[in-house]
Amino acid sequence: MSTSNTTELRVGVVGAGIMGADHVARLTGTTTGAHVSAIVEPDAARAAAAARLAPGAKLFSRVEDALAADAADAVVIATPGRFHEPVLLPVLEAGLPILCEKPLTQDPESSWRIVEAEQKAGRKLIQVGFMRRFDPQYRQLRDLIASGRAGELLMLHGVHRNPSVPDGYTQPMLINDSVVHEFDVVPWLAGASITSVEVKYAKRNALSPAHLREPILVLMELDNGVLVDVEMNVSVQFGYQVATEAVFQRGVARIGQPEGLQLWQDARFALNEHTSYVTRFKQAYDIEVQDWVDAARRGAIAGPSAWDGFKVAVACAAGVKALDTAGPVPVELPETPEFYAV
Ligand SMILES: NC(=O)C1=CN([C@@H]2O[C@H](COP(=O)(O)OP(=O)(O)OC[C@H]3O[C@@H](n4cnc5c(N)ncnc54)[C@H](O)[C@@H]3O)[C@@H](O)[C@H]2O)C=CC1
Ligand SMILES: O=C1[C@@H](O)[C@H](O)[C@@H](O)[C@H](O)[C@H]1O
Repeated sequence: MSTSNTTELRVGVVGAGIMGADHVARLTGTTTGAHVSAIVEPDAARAAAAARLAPGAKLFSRVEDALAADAADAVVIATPGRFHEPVLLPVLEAGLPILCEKPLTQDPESSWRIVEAEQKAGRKLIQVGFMRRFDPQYRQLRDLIASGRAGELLMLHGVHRNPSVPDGYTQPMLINDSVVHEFDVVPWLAGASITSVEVKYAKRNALSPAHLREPILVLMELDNGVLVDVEMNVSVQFGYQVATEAVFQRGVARIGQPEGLQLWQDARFALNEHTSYVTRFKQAYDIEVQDWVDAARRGAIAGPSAWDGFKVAVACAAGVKALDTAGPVPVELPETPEFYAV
């Protein structure tokens, strides 16, 4: 890495689709202490569009070529999940800090290979893009839970609603692509581990793509006795909603409620609703990327680690099994390696 505290971090962004292009714009326009020096994107039109957002960035179609050209000090990975492992491995080998969009990888076996490779590299280089941990409302709720001000946490009720999903979104993706966020943020909020996952099917939404059976209700048991339910619903049409209600001994707290402009007009009262994660979690992504840049410049990470990513991959495997199983599926984790214990 050729950066010091006074020089900017040169960031290579791998994958310039929805999230990659959004991160390129953020790193160029919002983040301080960093700039986009390289864009790795095999699709020429997407590469050119991203390059217009980051003048001066060099274009590559393979991550190996960007590494060989020493075009970056740190890397953001925003390829589809199935390409995370083949991109992570050479970047780890080059010893560069990484912000890897969720999931770390798509199954526990490949996530385990990544944690092994990171331990071989000798220091924590990977931060996984579970951005909810950076959302101010989630942080407030976590502080409230930890403070005990409303008494002990008893239950969490979550909703995770998408207006629709793209072609190619499959039944296991309800878990691997969407509930994956809850598998990270719930243990982080509650200070506890998931011990089992169960899936219940609601009445099917006739507006869902023909191959999907949803909405589903995902039930999680935590090792501190807290029970969690999440409505995962990807065909709601009207907007994007991610909300949680926390039930305590002496109170109830809610995050993720509609906010912003209130409008009374034509005998109606209205509040705008989000239609995409890009706006709902904009502030979270901004903070996530800034914290990652700041940490990378000091040789550290500032958020969910590769081990967190591995734990989520184990929960996802249980969740996918639960899609076809009656009753709870256990989530069994190996002991945390010393390397990740602190
Ligand atoms: N944190 C969050 O809220 C969200 C995270 N994501 C995650 O972000 C990642 C990207 O998702 P999207 O932007 O929706 O995907 P996308 O399909 O819009 O873009 C992915 C891009 O990666 C490129 N690509 C594929 N293989 C590549 C390789 N080997 N090297 C370089 N580029 C490659 C593709 O050509 C494409 O342009 C995924 O891991 C996804 O799960 C997606 C949506 C929201
Ligand atoms: O990560 C995300 C998408 O990939 C996923 O498809 C959505 O369900 C999530 O809400 C979003 O945050």
